[in-house]
Amino acid sequence: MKANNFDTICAPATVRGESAIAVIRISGSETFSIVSKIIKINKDFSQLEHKKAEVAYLIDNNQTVIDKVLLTPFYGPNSFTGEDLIEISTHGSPTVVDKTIELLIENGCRLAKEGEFTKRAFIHGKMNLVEAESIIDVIESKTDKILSYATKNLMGDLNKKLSIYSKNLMNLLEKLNLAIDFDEEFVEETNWRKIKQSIEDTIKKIEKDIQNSKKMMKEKRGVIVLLLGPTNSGKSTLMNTILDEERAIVSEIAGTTRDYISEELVIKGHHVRLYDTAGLRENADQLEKLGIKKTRELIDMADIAIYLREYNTKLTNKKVYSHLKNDSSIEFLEVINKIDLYNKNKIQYKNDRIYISAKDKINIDELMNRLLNKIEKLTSMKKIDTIVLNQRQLDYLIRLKNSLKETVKNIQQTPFEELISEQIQEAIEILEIIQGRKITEEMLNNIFDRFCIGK
Ligand SMILES: Nc1nc2c(c(=O)[nH]1)N(C=O)[C@@H](CNc1ccc(C(=O)N[C@@H](CCC(=O)O)C(=O)O)cc1)CN2
Ligand SMILES: Nc1nc2c(ncn2[C@@H]2O[C@H](COP(=O)(O)OP(=O)(O)OP(=O)(O)O)[C@@H](O)[C@H]2O)c(=O)[nH]1
Ligand SMILES: [Mg+2]
Repeated sequence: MKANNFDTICAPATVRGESAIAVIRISGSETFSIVSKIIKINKDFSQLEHKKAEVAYLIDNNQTVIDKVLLTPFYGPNSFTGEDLIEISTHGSPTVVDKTIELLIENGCRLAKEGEFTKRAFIHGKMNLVEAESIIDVIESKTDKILSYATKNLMGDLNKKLSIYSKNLMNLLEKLNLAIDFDEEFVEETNWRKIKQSIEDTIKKIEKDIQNSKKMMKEKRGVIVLLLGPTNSGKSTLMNTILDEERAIVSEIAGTTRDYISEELVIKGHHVRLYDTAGLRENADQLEKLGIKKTRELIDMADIAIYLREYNTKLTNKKVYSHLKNDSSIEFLEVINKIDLYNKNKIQYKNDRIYISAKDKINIDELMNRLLNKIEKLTSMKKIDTIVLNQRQLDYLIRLKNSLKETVKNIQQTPFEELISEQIQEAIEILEIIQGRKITEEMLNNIFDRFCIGK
């Protein structure tokens, strides 16, 4: 690691805007000397107590007071980053915060990069990588459920789980290496059946982890729900009804929605991204065609499709309709709209369809219940478990599963101690990458780039 990677850094820790207070953090070896230049305090600056907040005055280069602040010193290694660190709580004024950052930089600080405080905490051994990554998940959690899983990981549960997998594999490795190192006379013959069984047990657990993780990643990103169907069927009206606000433009002109719009909402504790799309029709103009092309792209990433059409109309765009109905990766809801225009008793109801009026808000509760059932089907887990919550960890978990499956195959076909030992070693290394014990600078940067500045 180059020395300049440990410059003294500063950044606002709170969001920009008028508020009661704002917190600025400074971390690195020069923290105390830099902060002493912009602070007036009734005490000996070098004698400040660890973690004891003190009232102080922020001053500029002309000794003019900028703000009355609270200052909390942390002496390394007993700080969040493991370095000397000071937190300055100013009044929540963007002007004061900007001025303070400016002064800190003039006196030798550098503005922190994304996630740099947490990255330093990791590098200095204050937390492991899985814990560091879970901090992003805590910050970004949109629902209670995601927050509870993220917090579990922050508290170290995921790391414990991964360590158990690691330990099991290491036990096997030890046995195999004994057989390799000593003559057959001294050690028992390798019990391949037992080794295979043990790996298969681990694979089963990892497969469950992957399945659960995929569900929760859906929830984290927001379950993608599309409103699809022919032009003028009332998709934008339904979008507004669900959101309970006039978000999308509605008109009697077919082809009103050109580009899709999306909104995030929480439905009974589930994070959902709802998309209103350009209506599908054949004789669309140039601009509308672009919108329809985008609609098709959305279909590729959709979790749930609500196909909306008017009652008493023929099914158009049959291709899209049957694709949605038959694609097993998309949950499908067929909804018939504008029933307010018809006599209730004369409507011929079909079981697999939901009959609504988006405009007069008829049967919207039923639609929402059916939607909720679909969402729960996609995201529910049998029991509360510890799960991987980000794509990087999930990718490696899938690699781990594949690698172990390969090992099982080899045990069946070519059970040689050397070969199997090497493969188990490989699996252990994958776990080490997940846990950040074996990781390159570039991988680290990719991880911490996802943080915000000041975290
Ligand atoms: N004001 C403030 N609030 C915060 C944070 C922070 O950095 N500052 N945190 C930031 O994410 C979270 C809390 N996590 C923290 C974790 C460790 C330490 C810390 O200073 N640990 C030292 C000191 C221990 C001691 O002396 O008692 C250590 O572990 O050595 C601080 C906050 C959320 N709230
Ligand atoms: N009577 C009645 N009219 C409705 C209902 N829902 C929508 N409409 C009307 O149907 C017309 C089209 O509605 P939109 O919501 O713009 O339809 P859309 O599916 O978004 O249309 P495009 O964006 O062009 O694809 C408007 O005049 C709406 O007021 C309904 O439940 N009943
Ligand atoms: Mg529309």
